[in-house]
Amino acid sequence: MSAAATVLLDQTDSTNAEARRRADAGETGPVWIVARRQTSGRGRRGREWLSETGNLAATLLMTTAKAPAEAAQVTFIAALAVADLLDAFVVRDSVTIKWPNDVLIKGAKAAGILVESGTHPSGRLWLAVGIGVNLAHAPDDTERPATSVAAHLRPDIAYAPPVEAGAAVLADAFAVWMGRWETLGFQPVLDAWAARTPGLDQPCVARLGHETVSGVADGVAPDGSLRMRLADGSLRLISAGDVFFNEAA
Ligand SMILES: O=C(O)CCCC[C@@H]1SC[C@@H]2NC(=O)N[C@@H]21
Repeated sequence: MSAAATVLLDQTDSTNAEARRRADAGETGPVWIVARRQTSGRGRRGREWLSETGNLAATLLMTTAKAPAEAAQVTFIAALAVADLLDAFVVRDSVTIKWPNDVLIKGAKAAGILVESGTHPSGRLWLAVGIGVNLAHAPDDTERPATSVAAHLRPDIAYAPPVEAGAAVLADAFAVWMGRWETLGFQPVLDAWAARTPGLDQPCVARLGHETVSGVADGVAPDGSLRMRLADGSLRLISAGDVFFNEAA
């Protein structure tokens, strides 16, 4: 991927929606679209994503010749880049990833990733890699605990980074992981991701929309799907959904 430009908006509905509009209009990227404020931020599975002022809302718009299944691996790049961003500011050894792409500080969600895609006018695939990071604030009305960078700063750091600085650290980290993916392939990326993702051998529950499945995680498949061993001994591959670890149904 060539070096990405950055566009900083004071306000937009959603940086992912802005990326989609730009892709539909023929923009190829790579470009980071960063907003100080989103009025309709979206989360996974149709949920709303509230990003208060001071939090990072950013989307990388890019186009690729890869097939959709392979291109989806970019979520793992995003999770690793976000983990690096958090590592730069928060207390040591507190950042982990939860399958597939939530990034946690001391077990509470501090960042979420929403990758959307479509067909570019050129016929290639466009990707909108949307990343929300609770730099300054965390919502207090979430089903599961949420937290922020500001709540876990390293002792030698006085403030959470402003949006511009957070976006710059994120873009740099993303470029490093992207370079590894492009030159070495997905396996080393997946290995790095797995090393930061506890619970991949623990009891877990997957909420898949139409059904809830419980079992024991059994690592990840080569494409990053979660392998889940069910009570009857069968193996189920989970490629999307909400998964909660260390939990039985
Ligand atoms: O549900 C999740 O965990 C994913 C949240 C993704 C939020 C980010 S904020 C920047 C980008 N724009 C959006 O509307 N959503 C993503």
